[in-house]
Amino acid sequence: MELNPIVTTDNSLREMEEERLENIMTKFLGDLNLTIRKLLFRVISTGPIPQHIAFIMDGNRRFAKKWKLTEGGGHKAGFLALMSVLKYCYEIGVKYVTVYAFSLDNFNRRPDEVQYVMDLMQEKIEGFLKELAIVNKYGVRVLFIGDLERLYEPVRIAAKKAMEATANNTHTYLLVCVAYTSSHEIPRAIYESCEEKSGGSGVVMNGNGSVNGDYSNGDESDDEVGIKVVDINKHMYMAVAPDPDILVRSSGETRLSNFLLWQTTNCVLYSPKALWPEMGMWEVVWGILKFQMNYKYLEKKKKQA
Ligand SMILES: CC(C)=CCC/C(C)=C/CC/C(C)=C/COP(=O)(O)OP(=O)(O)O
Repeated sequence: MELNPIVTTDNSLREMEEERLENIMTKFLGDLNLTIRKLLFRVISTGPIPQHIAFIMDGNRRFAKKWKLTEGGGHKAGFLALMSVLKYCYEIGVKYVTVYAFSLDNFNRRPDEVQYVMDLMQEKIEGFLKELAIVNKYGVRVLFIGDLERLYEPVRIAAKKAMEATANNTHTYLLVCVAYTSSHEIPRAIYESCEEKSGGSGVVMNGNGSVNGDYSNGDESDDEVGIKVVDINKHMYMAVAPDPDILVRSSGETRLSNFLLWQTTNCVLYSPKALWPEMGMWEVVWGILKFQMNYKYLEKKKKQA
C-alpha cells in the first residue's frame, strides 16, 4: 500500500519525459520537413510555375476500404488532403486551384452518402466562414462552380456566404466545382450566348438541339446567330479563371469524367497512383515537373490556338 505512490510518481515522471521527447522529435521533424519543402519549392520556382491546377479528387471510398474506415471517414480524409494540397499549391505560387468536389452524376449515389458529403461540405464551409480573418489575410477568393440550385439548401446558403465574404480577394483563387459536369456547363453557356445575341428574344435551336453559328475564334460572320467561341467562353462557369495548365486525377485513373472538357485542350494530364486522401507534396511537385517538361510545347500550342 505504501509503495504505490512512489511507483506512480516514477511512472508519471517517465511518461512526462517521454511526452516531452515526443514533442521535441515532432517539432524537429516538422521543422526539417518545412526546410526541405522550402528548398524544394525554391528549386521548382526557377522554372515556369503553372497558373492554374485542377484536381479530380478520386479514391476517397477506396481509401476508406483500404483502412477499414466508414465511407464518410474516407471523404473526411479527402477533405484533409484537399487542405494540404491547397497549401502546397499556394506556397509554390499557383494562383488558381480548381477541385471537382461533387459532380451532377454523384447525386445518383446512395442518398445517405449524398447526405454525408453535403453535411461535410456544410460543416467545412461554415468552419471556413469562422476563419475569415485568416482567409482574407491570405487573399483567397472562393468560388463555387456549377448548378448551385442542385445543392442542398444549407450548403447552398453557406457557399453563397463564402463567395460573398471573399469576393474582394484577388491573391489566390479556390474554385470548388459542385453539382458540375461539362455536359451541363457547355450547352448552358451556348444557350446563354445565343440569348445574349438575340437580345433575350428567344433562341431558335435546330431540331437536333444544335444552334446555327460560327464556331471560329472571333471572325465576324453573317450567319443566323453569329455565335463565336469567344462568346461561349464568356458564359462558361469557369470564365472566372484561365484554362488549367495541369489536370490531376488521383488514384491512377485516366478518365476525365465530364470535368472541364471545354477548358483542357492544352493541358498536361497527370494521374498519380495515390488515392485522393494520400495526395501530398510529392504528387503536387511531380505534376508541376511534368508541366515544366512540356512547357515549351504547350506554349506553342496555346499561341497557335
Ligand atoms: C467544402 C469542400 C470542398 C468539401 C469537399 C469534400 C470532399 C472531399 C468531397 C469529395 C467527394 C467525392 C465524390 C470524392 C470522390 O471519391 P469517390 O467517392 O469517387 O471514391 P472512389 O473513387 O474510391 O469510389
